[in-house]
Amino acid sequence: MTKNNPVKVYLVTGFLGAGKTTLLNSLLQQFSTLRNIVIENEFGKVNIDASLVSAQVDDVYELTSGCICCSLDNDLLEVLGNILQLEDRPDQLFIETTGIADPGNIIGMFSMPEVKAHYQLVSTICVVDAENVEERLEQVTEVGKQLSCADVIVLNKVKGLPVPALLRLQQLLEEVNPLAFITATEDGCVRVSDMQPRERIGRDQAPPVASVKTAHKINTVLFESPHPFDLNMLVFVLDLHFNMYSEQLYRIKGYVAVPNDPQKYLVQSTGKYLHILPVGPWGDVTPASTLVFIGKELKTATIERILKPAQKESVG
Ligand SMILES: Nc1nc2c(ncn2[C@@H]2O[C@H](COP(=O)(O)OP(=O)(O)OP(=O)(O)O)[C@@H](O)[C@H]2O)c(=O)[nH]1
Repeated sequence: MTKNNPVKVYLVTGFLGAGKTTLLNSLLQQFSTLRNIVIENEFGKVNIDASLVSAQVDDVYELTSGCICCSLDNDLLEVLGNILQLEDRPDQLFIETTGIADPGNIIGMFSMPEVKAHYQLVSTICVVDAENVEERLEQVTEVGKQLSCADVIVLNKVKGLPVPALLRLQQLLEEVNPLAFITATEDGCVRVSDMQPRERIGRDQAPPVASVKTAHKINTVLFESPHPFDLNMLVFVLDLHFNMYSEQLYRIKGYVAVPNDPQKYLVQSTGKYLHILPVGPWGDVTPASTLVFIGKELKTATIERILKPAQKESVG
């Protein structure tokens, strides 16, 4: 690839044994004409997964010193820097996290200007095991975070699952993350075209479920308002509350209007990093701010209270 093109990044998350490496191999086979690099993060000194990654990959970097969502700023940044020094830069980078990683920090890192200049995070894919996802969601906080942060959820190991059970699981996953595209599969066999994020916020799309509570305490709150936002204040209140309630608030995504500005601003947060970017004019649509919050036992009234200081009276 040319030195100027950003490297496309796919982040593969999911609980232990869900089928991350299996899915990765399926994707790598489909991308065999491109130059692909894999970063495998695994606990322990010996990285078993690295040896299981398909031969179709150009290089595998192994990170075994800990979970990159925790030691991230050092280890992962160093590897990302090393990749840029390669004579033949890759077209694509696949990162497989450990089964208990909280992907929010890793996703946020790709919005840092120095990283974003060279890497484009295309999609965050969360693989779940149909046999135990419900239990894991109940028992392991990180599974809820992995699902909440995903652009695509792959419900793996569905062979033999009765159709009603499959439909129920799909509905459960949709309730946990109404922003994600969900696909069911066996042996991680997915189509590359299904691994791209889809726009699911907006009036022409199916709206996210408003304040739905699953049996697993993770819920979605949909905030809609005709009023625009003061961006500085919005950054302040969201940063403050994400820091204060990091164990409860997993993800924010949506669009806001700004007074006297024809641009639509995309708001995204998956943990440590919040980013707000202009993404073009509203066009014919009347500006209206729409934000989706995913987390544990979120309350609509609390979200409204948090956002109130950042709201302006009317669209300028
Ligand atoms: N029956 C069945 N087994 C599968 C499927 N997908 C993966 N497996 C098996 O499940 C086990 C775990 O798969 P991996 O792809 O290694 O899962 P992983 O998420 O990378 O695992 P960790 O790296 O340990 O977290 C392996 O034995 C796979 O062969 C599937 O769809 N059906």
